Amino acid sequence: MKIGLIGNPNVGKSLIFSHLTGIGVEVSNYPGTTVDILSGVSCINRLPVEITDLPGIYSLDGESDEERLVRDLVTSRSFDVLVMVLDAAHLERNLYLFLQVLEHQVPMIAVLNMADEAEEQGISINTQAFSDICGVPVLLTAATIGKNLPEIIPLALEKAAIGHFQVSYDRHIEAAIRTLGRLSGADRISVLLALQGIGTDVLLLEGAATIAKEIEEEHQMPVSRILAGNRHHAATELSKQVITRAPVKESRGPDRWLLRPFPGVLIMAGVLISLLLCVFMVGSFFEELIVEGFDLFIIEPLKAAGFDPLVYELLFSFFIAIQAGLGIAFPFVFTFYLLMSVVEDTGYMSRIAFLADRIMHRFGLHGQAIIPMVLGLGCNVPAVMAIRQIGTKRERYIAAFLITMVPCSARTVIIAGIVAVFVGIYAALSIYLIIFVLILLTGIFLSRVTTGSQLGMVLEVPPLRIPSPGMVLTRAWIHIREFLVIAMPLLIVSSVILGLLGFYGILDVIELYTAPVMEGLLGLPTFASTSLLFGILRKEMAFETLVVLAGTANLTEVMTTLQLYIFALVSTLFVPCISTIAVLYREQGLKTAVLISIYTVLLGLVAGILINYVFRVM
Ligand SMILES: Nc1nc2c(ncn2[C@@H]2O[C@H](COP(=O)(O)OP(=O)(O)OP(=O)(O)O)[C@@H](O)[C@H]2O)c(=O)[nH]1
Ligand SMILES: [Mg+2]
Repeated sequence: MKIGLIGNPNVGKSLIFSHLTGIGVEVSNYPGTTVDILSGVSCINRLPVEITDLPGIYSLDGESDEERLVRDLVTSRSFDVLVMVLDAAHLERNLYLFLQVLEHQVPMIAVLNMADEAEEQGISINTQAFSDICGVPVLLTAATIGKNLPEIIPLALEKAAIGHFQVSYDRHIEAAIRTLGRLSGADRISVLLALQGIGTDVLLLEGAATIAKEIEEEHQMPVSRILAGNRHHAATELSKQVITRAPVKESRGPDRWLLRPFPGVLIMAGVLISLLLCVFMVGSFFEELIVEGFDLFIIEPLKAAGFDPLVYELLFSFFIAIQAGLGIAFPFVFTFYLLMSVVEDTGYMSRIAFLADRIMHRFGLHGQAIIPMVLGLGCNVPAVMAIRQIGTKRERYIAAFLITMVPCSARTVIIAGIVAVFVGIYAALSIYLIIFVLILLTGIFLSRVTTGSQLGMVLEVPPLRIPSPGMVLTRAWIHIREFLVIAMPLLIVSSVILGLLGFYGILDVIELYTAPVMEGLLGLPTFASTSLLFGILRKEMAFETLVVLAGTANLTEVMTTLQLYIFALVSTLFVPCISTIAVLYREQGLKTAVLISIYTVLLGLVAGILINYVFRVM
């Protein structure tokens, strides 16, 4: 038995999915969180039911990758039952997709989620009338408080039905459906898709193309626009029959301030800077505590114990990796994700995207890349994956460049751990400023030199919500767990390898060859080149291995503050990490991945050399 969770973006599908399957997935308060398909099995009356969380889409006949993917799954009858999740607080907007799903004639139920928000906004929905009109069972839920969730699967298994409501299209379209249906035996939905050039039946497609051309000449607009208009009309009519709205108080609350350029941009800058300061301060407090404890109880006794040199090297590499990971990176990673998770859950992230969009436009940049870029602050990997949602190839290309420059949490660890701790908080903020300016310049440059079309953007701003502690912790935990189970073991292994390479003198060779650039141009100690290389594995490892190579967590013993600053700047800009390169390759192709890697290496080196030159000379 297979069930698919389908619906618009940001309606709560993933949250419902994790409730039903017990699988922790990313749930956040902005559209486009889910880009990959995830399935889980839940047992109902000892019967295994496979549930699939689909990416949110606005339409079933669009051309974005998500839309195509979901459409293919639906038309190929991959699911026995569709559970369509709708946002009860914005039902009319969601009915468009609902009517399309109905047309596919798959057994389904409608889950009207966010009942709590609808109620708060004085919206009440007559579920009985809704169900009677459409012919499918309707259930009202509120996923955040668990309301009615246990009823979803039983309802889907026992009562799912093929709806009987039909959008009545323009008479030319209805005539085409009849004619083509008669000639080819195709059903209503196949004809509708064929009229838009979608499908596999060549004969039907040919016939449909001829008729579509006539219709388009008659109406002076593409068939898809005619269909969309008819569906919107039907959605509005349907919503009038099932929704009653209590008179609302006209006040959009804090959004009056948050979404205006003034004072919105100031508030945004304030929020982002306080976020960073908080990460710097809380992180370095714990960092100091853990690092000192480690030095006192493990590193010092180890140095004093008098082991055989090779054994000592191995033990030392092992423990210093743990110190670097748990002591240095972890406090920052933890604080960062916790705070970020709070900001996300309130819905403020989307407001940042909205504002940034307006600023970007002024610079001739396009705003569609904004959501992925904001996501990139956490990790570039999902951000690059989210590029898929962007409309045109040109925009995707530009976004790929810009996203890989966005300082992710790992780079924040480097900036916080090296610059904020040893150089100063303002110096740390200045690195963000430099990166920000470089991103803007790169964006302006790319938007001038790349050709191709630019799409308009519809940015949905979800409602502000009080973050729920459970959700914030779960999401932060998903990222932190990833750090502990993937990054830590990697760090320990790399550290031991480094120790051995150092012990047998191999590092000296690498450092010998990179010395002219490292020492000569960047003014850095030669061992920094090894750290930069390890930083490609995971960004924060640049910092952690620096500690390993320096042999102490107190980096000022071996480097000057200028060197630390340059190192942090170069390693943040220098090449995306290997995982980001891998998804860039998967999503954008080899050429773009290579180009971005080379570009960022050059950018990092040039920026570092400039800073070195300017400060040495002055
Ligand atoms: N108030 C309220 N918020 C909800 C409810 N269900 C989900 N949310 C919130 O809505 C936001 C979106 O939830 P997701 O589960 O990520 O939505 P999705 O449909 O998977 O979104 P995409 O992956 O972008 O398609 C999150 O902030 C949830 O906490 C609900 O019933 N009531
Ligand atoms: Mg989702």
